[in-house]
Amino acid sequence: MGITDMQEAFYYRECAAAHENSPLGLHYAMFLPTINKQATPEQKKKWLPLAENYKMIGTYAQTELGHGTFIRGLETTATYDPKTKEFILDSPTLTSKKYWPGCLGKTSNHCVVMAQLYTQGKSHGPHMFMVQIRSMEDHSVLPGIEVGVIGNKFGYGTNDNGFLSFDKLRIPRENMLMRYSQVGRIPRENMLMRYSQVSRIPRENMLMRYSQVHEDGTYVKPQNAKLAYGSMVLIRSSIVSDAARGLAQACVISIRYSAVRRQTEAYPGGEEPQILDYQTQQYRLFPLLASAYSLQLAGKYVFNTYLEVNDQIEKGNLESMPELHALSAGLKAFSTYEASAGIEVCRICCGGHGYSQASGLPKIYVDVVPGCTYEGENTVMMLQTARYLMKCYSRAKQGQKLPGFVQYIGQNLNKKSCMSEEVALGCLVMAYEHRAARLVEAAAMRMQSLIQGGKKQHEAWNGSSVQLFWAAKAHCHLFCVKNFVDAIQAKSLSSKTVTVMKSVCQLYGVHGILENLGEFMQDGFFSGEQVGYLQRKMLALFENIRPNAVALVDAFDYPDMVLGSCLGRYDGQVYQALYDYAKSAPMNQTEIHSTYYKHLKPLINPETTSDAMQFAKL
Ligand SMILES: CC/C=C\C/C=C\C/C=C\C/C=C\C/C=C\CCCC(=O)SCCNC(=O)CCNC(=O)[C@H](O)C(C)(C)COP(=O)(O)OP(=O)(O)OC[C@H]1O[C@@H](n2cnc3c(N)ncnc32)[C@H](O)[C@@H]1OP(=O)(O)O
Ligand SMILES: Cc1cc2nc3c(=O)[nH]c(=O)nc-3n(C[C@H](O)[C@H](O)[C@H](O)COP(=O)(O)OP(=O)(O)OC[C@H]3O[C@@H](n4cnc5c(N)ncnc54)[C@H](O)[C@@H]3O)c2cc1C
Repeated sequence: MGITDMQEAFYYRECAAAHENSPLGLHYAMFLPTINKQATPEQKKKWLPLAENYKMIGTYAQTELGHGTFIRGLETTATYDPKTKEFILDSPTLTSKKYWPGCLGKTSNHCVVMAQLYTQGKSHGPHMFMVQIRSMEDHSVLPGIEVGVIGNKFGYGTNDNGFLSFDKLRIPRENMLMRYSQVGRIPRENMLMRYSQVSRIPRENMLMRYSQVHEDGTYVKPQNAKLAYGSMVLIRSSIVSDAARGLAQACVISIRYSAVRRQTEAYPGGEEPQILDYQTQQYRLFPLLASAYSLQLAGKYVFNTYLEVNDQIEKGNLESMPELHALSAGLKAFSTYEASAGIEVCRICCGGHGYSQASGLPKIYVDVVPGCTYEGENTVMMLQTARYLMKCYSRAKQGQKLPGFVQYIGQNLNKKSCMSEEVALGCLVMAYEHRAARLVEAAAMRMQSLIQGGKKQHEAWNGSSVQLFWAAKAHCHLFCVKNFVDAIQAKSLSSKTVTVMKSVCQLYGVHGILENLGEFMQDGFFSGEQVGYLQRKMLALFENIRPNAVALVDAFDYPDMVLGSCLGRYDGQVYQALYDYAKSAPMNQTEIHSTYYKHLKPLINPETTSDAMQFAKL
């Protein structure tokens, strides 16, 4: 393609083969970024040109049969042999076989492998290693390696997710990705090169980060063990926009179709209205349209935050790592939950045609929904965010100032909503802040009471994890609402655009409250009268958005080729497209299907069935 910018290349591929999940997807999304972020300058100089020119095609092999979430529980081992200055990779158990990595079964000839590092008889936890698995001559599997595909999945049919195991495979010491931690002496030129790369960090950081080691395999600790998790943070930060894209495309298809589809006479003898005029259709689709806009803004924010924080990390300043981890983990979970559920509602809103592959919706769904699992199972990710929120809560209670977006934590909860008939954006934000602050405090109180009752820390954690999940979800929801409101209020949009987008933003906030009313009303923050304001405002917003609904989805500007949908075509020629799709079905290429002769004819006309068929019946 010749496109150098990673994101532009991603969008090009999305246009060229939307939701096809390329067999090179992991090469681009994780193999290249891992070399970029986890390899030393020396290693990058050696591997990047090869990988960027497809002379190395790779994937990210971390998950095993027995472990995906708990990285520290991975069983693949990499044991350093100081005599030969090699690592010995081994899959000691059945459950240690790598299982799930995309593009692994048949496509990749290399992979970055996450394995437990052992040196001088001691384990140092999970580290990344570059491993060649197939010959560059004939793609045959190399000795000491077993690799293959894992078989049919729920979707992702074009991706050869695979399994991989090692039988005491030896790789050179230089194949451990050593940007942040090392085994064996660091060549002087690396030190200088790294110094020039991080020349702005104080000398003591250099020593702490790059202290000398002996060739006997003494291990150099990284500044933070979680630096090795960096590639996952990158993808989590990218998945938010990916989920938003899927939901937006589903909204385009279902709302355009709802403007074309007419069904049921509105009154006896009357004409059949567009189904988009049914209030129940608006109730299901318009909040999803609002959510698509909200998640797109959230995706931009979190990816830009990733770029900023990663820039700091590469200069040795790890201060914002915890906040980035909490934000990316929580928003990855929140966005994929919201988008997956929303795409399914869009499909159902299209009736029978929504169930056809011709709608394009099943393909979008099976492309987005695994995002609830991969790159960190959503519940686990939400609990990681909750872990950060608990720390923020205790700091707030000690009177410490909290960073940026978590300043709402620890606020005075003894207040009521300012909500009026107008439903001001500021009152919406206040409601979400109050709900999140209250749920964070409730989870913290729950943990405290369990510990005071004699439970150990891990027992109190598990005994509070439902409330911790609620708190994290409320935190992410607040982020999306506030980020949307800030964008509306900051944007220098034309007055007409602001009016329309303000209604969309208001609907996102109002609908979110009404769909989670218990959490907003549990402490009497809202009165019954104020809930009435919200219900009436929601119905009024449906009417307000209806005239611009098609324009709002057109604004996403997805070409028909990307949508791949007979229902969501820009020209609205749905029925002709469906009929053409049916006619082109492979089974329609012959008038009588070959199975008639073998299975139906003997039933229908046994007397005329040929002797062979009679014989077959015996
Ligand atoms: C430029 C972009 C170009 C292209 C990309 C474009 C689009 C991408 C869009 C879509 C995706 C497309 C293709 C990809 C398709 C599929 C990819 C799927 C690949 C995979 O699935 S790879 C495998 C993913 N696996 C996981 O994510 C495993 C999840 N588990 C974990 O992360 C960890 O086990 C854990 C965090 C759950 C627990 O880790 P731990 O046990 O080591 O830590 P603790 O719980 O004890 O916490 C200790 C401490 O550490 C902090 N912490 C944890 N993780 C991080 C982190 N990543 N960064 C910073 N800090 C971290 C934690 O907060 C704790 O801190 P505390 O202070 O002690 O509280
Ligand atoms: C389409 C697809 C592509 C993938 N691509 C790759 C890839 O390229 N490379 C790769 O390495 N991996 C890949 N994976 C694997 C993926 O990263 C893992 O499946 C994911 O990390 C979840 O881990 P798991 O499967 O072990 O689930 P588990 O962790 O076993 O989750 C099962 C259940 O246990 C719960 N649970 C687990 N731990 C906890 C906890 N501490 N607290 C509360 N509940 C918990 C979870 O919430 C979940 O409900 C892919 C997976 C899929 C589906």
